[in-house]
Amino acid sequence: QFPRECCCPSPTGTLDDECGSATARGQCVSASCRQPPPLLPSTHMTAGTPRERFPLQKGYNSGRCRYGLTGPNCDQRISVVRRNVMQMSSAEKQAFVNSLDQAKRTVHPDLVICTRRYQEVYGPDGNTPQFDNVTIYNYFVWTHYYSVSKTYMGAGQASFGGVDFSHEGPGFVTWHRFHLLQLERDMQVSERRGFEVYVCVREKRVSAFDMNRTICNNSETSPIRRNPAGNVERPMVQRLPEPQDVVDCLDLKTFDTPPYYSTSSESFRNTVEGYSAPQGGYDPVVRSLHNLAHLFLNGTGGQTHLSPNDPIFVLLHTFTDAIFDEWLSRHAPGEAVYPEEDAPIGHNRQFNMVPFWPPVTNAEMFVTAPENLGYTYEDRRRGAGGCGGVGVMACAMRARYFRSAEGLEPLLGRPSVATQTDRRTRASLSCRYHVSPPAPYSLCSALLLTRALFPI
Ligand SMILES: O=C(O)c1cc2cc(O)c(O)cc2[nH]1
Repeated sequence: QFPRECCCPSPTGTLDDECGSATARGQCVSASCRQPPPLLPSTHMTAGTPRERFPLQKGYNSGRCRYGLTGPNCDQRISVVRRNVMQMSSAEKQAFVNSLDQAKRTVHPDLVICTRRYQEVYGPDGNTPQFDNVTIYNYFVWTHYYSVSKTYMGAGQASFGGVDFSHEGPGFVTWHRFHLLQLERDMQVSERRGFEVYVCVREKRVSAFDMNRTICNNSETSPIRRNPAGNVERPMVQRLPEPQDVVDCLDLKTFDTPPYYSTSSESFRNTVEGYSAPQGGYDPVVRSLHNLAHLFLNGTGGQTHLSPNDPIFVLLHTFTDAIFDEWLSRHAPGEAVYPEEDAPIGHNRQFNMVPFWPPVTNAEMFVTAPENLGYTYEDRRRGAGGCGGVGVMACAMRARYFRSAEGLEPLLGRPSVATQTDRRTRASLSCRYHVSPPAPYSLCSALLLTRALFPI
């Protein structure tokens, strides 16, 4: 993704103040805002799509404060509460659903996405940047897609698929933490400032976003699919995690263990991600916690390149982030050490996450949220205990999320008659659970509310 303006914008919206240079807040790092910056020489990571260190080439948008801070000088602390949806009124839940819907229809104010590979990004004449608008929610989808997809290494070369930049490594929790923060902030900003809304997306608001194309063409026609508990070929993913699994994973003392991958054992990260048993032992056939919830959905939400299209993703990952934050508060400082360079590229402490703007490292997100990132979870704020020490939020989740399929109606919506019939009678259940009008996003209305209720 690239800033809509080729350099960074003015925080005050005035001319001659790019990056807030008038107040010494920042400055452009590219030679000129009007000229495309030179392409980097092709190296193993910069060929094709610029990945790992990509954001540094383009500069830093200092128009926004760091997370957790606000004000003209970015020196006022924010205190945002992520609500427990189970404790919200119908009107509050509807407000959340409406906000997501708005994000699905609102053009991203600051960013555009690149529609061509790196070498072709300035178009056939070298002067026509190949960028497209994207809506706020579709940008959220796109960044996840981009982070899991292979890196194009240049014409005639095999693409590099050895690393998933947001999964199967220490960066799993930190990457998704930033991913959510970014969506929240984009939603807050757009609500305050009011941006252009795409009518064509309004008509197709719950369909899946095809990352290759613009939002207003035929690509956004496929529906979101769910078939919860319906994968009969894989009985292990026909259930959801148990509340005790959350309790167990929080007991793991070490954040991550070599080889810092999906094969790590006794690793909190690999356990909450769901490649280990909840007690920490790696077993190749096991799927637990986060992974199990994805796979349980058995549809759009179960495929890494598509999953954020299903808005339930926001809720699942908010809960995962809450577990991560609980772990940090219990184990840091001490056991909580973010891996250095021995972790895979994109997952270690030094390098920027892929593919974010502005550049941010995983280590920057490896901090307790209330003190450093300006948000907390409703139940933690109240100091409520219970649920094996996981907190009230997890209590609510265990009632509604880590439970049997029968208890999931508020989370998953009411299955269609066809789905219920098919579940009893047929082995093949795919493509059955459509999120379709007239209730866009309503299927997620009964889980954890992620949208912050405070302005930035
Ligand atoms: O197979 C898994 O363990 C698995 C599937 C899946 C889908 C998804 O969207 C994720 O974010 C993770 C994930 N893991």
